[in-house]
Amino acid sequence: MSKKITKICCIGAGYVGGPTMAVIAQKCPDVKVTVVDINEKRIAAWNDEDLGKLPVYEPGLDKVVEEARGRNLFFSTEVDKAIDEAEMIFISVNTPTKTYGKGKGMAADLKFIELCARQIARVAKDDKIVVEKSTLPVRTAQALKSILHNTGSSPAGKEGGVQFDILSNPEFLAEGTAVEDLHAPDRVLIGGDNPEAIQALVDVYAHWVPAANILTTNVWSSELSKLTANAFLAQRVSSINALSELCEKTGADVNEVARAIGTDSRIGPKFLKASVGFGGSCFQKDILNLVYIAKSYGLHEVADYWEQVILMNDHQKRRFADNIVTTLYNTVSGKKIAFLGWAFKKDTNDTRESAAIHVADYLLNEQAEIVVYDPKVTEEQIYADLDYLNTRDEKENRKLVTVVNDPYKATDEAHAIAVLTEWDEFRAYDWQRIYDLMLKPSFVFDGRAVLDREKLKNFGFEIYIIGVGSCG
Ligand SMILES: NC(=O)c1ccc[n+]([C@@H]2O[C@H](COP(=O)([O-])OP(=O)(O)OC[C@H]3O[C@@H](n4cnc5c(N)ncnc54)[C@H](O)[C@@H]3O)[C@@H](O)[C@H]2O)c1
Ligand SMILES: O=c1ccn([C@@H]2O[C@H](COP(=O)(O)OP(=O)(O)O[C@H]3O[C@H](CO)[C@@H](O)[C@H](O)[C@H]3O)[C@@H](O)[C@H]2O)c(=O)[nH]1
Repeated sequence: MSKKITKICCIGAGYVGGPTMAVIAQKCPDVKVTVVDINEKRIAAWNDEDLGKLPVYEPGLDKVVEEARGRNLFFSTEVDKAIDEAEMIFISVNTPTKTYGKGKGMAADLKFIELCARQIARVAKDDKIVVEKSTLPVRTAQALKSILHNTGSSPAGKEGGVQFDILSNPEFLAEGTAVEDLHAPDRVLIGGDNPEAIQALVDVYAHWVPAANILTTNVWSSELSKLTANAFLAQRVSSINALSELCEKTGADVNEVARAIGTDSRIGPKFLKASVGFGGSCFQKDILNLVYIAKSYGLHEVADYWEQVILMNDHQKRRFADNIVTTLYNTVSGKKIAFLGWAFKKDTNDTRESAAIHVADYLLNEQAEIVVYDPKVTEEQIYADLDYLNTRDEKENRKLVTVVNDPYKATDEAHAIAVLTEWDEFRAYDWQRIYDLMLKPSFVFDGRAVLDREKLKNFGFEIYIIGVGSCG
């Protein structure tokens, strides 16, 4: 018989912790779910009466939070209290790429994970199931076990010591479709070595996920499967992007090629959309981590194979920006370029590793003036993204980049438009009006292949579409 879980705590109220726990609380009204974070502003936003102010924008999330918050879903900064109360603790903190020391630029930085483990060990007075929800390098559970079992007020080895079971339960949700993905996951993956602990977590998900979709494995397979899934997905994007360049040279259309190969049931149609490059907080970080792990085992060919996915992505962002400069008569100095979109994909306000940031940086180095419009990303975030690169000082970024809340303002007197995110609304704009507002010739560089080429050409635009080409 597995233990029935009645109280869950989740450390980390970010893009994963917030939506994941909101859905667990929605589907398991008999379980009290407390999501804790050290970021007071974030917790305050999760508790905001105005559901439009939740810190994570995801379609449908407001409804889920409205249903469960205050009933059995709580957001709090009282981390110790929530750990103490809970039988099951999810760790859903950030695991960014290391920016210092050994493994800099490649390995995952596990300092936040370790801090959580030490805090759990210090606070726990009774047995706990600790669940790795963050994406972690394979064999992290070993490190967690060692910290949990050797520190704290009643170490596990000692008489009366607290027992910790560690499970790996990676999250596969994609941003923009988080609620949909959580409601009907392709699979839930649970890795562990104690069948009772595994069953306790299976029982939580079984409230709404069919048994056939809940996979259980050993803990190492589970940890490695998460990195592998992201590597495979990103590889598909880099593969189609590599071919997008060949399409542009040969007169083929990458969208037609994608359709033609995607109808082969062995290949499948998903993740074959050519773009200005993949972004998001996960793909690059997780592949770099995989490369680092392979290298650390001396598997250099394996490491090189996966690293190529990142190199191709960097190339795609660079060549998109470079094409803008070349087309605008080899200089964008003092020219106004309107950016439509800043988020790394549509239907999210997340900008981490967005291709837009890198394209902007390239063009700013060429002294372009950029005006950004994104339906969900704030001005504060856009400047923070550029400042983080440290390419130029903050004053310069604010001088060269303007953020507006109206697409027509962004395109007014622009030399060119660059489409960096595939927001649906871009298609529905009054493109005749935009054409009239812009300087002539009016260039459009569509990095997401969302616009209607023939329609825009008829208005008079000079148009380039990724994987299709044109524009001189
Ligand atoms: N974003 C995604 O779509 C996604 C999907 C699947 C998996 N993941 C993985 O999930 C993990 C979390 O990602 P995220 O996007 O939610 O990150 P995030 O940065 O949005 O959220 C992490 C939160 O953890 C908090 N935190 C850090 N240390 C803490 C501590 N000691 N105590 C309390 N709170 C602490 C931070 O303040 C932050 O709010 C990462 O490992 C990521 O790779 C992310
Ligand atoms: O055909 C495609 C598909 C995606 N992308 C781009 O790839 C990036 C990532 O997209 P997506 O995977 O949809 O979003 P994420 O939220 O980053 O989700 C990925 O990363 C998460 C974090 O690990 C995983 O949980 C998800 O399963 C995995 O899809 C975005 O910039 C997309 O625009 C393309 O360019 N072409």
